[in-house]
Amino acid sequence: MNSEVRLVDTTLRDGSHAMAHQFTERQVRDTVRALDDAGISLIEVTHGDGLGGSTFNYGFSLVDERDLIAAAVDEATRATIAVLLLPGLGTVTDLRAAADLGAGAVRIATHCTEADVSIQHFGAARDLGLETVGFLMLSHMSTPEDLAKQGRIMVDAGCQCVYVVDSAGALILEEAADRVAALVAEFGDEAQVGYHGHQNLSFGVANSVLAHRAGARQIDGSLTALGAGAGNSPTEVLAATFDRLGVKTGVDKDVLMDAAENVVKKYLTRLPVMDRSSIVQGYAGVYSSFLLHAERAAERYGVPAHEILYRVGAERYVGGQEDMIIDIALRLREEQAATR
Ligand SMILES: C[C@H](O)CC(=O)C(=O)O
Ligand SMILES: [Mn+2]
Repeated sequence: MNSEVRLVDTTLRDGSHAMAHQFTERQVRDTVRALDDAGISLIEVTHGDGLGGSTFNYGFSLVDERDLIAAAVDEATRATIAVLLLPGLGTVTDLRAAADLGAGAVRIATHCTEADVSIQHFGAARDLGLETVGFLMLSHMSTPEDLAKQGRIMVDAGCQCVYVVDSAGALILEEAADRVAALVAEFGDEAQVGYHGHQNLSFGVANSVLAHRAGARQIDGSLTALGAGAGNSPTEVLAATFDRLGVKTGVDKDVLMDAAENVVKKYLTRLPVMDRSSIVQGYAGVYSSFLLHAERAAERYGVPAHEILYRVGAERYVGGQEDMIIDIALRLREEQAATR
């Protein structure tokens, strides 16, 4: 087992879902400064759904993400600023703009069976000299073997680290470790493997430890768990846990705990929790960022959010199908009316 791991922070990207994409420049600056002081080497800053995500379907940002990326680059003294890109939503033009603003890394995310849509973007990213990371989202929907084949497509396209992304917080212990191990076996020394967890069933940190033991070299977290659904593995807990296990992270856990308490907790509008809706997301395998969409539809059409999410899981919806959550809410309302 490797005695080191790189902790990557996504408070200012996955946390954007929990903040309904309303981050201010001040909040971004304060958070980047704190993470940078703690020694986090890669900080992700983008709309929750990546470059170009500020739309009617996904939710409009309060501040243009390019201004937030520029502010983050300006504030960081040691850390590299990463952006997220979902091919089809974000474009190569958006990527060039982010690189011009000083972003040094891109994390390119696809559904776990669709890595081929990322090939062009990895090529462009390498041409721009960016560090490259691939995200295989909703990894629970694929077997370890199939996931490894998809990861291979990303690596051959120029990806330097492929993540098992547990977008639904659905993976439990060896389900996460087996997926990481399959990617590690496929890549050997050609590329690293990473793990991105969500807390819907509370396994984010435990899965991260097992992912590291299975060979993952990069692990994601968010301060105070700020992220979609019940949030991400808390960065400050990951730092303390790996420290206790004798695994070097190069970060200062106490500075991170201070950042969680005195920076993020001071501005967050919603502390992610394992409530009925987010537990259903983990149980039924639902994309974590659907939570606020389901809650809004529930409010508007008078049906329970967790019932919507159970249906979304049964229909196996994937990222990009946010508008179809409304169809489900309407159907549930009709069914309710028919039984009255
Ligand atoms: C766009 C998604 O929020 C990416 C991610 O963090 C996940 O799938 O989980
Ligand atoms: Mn996520």
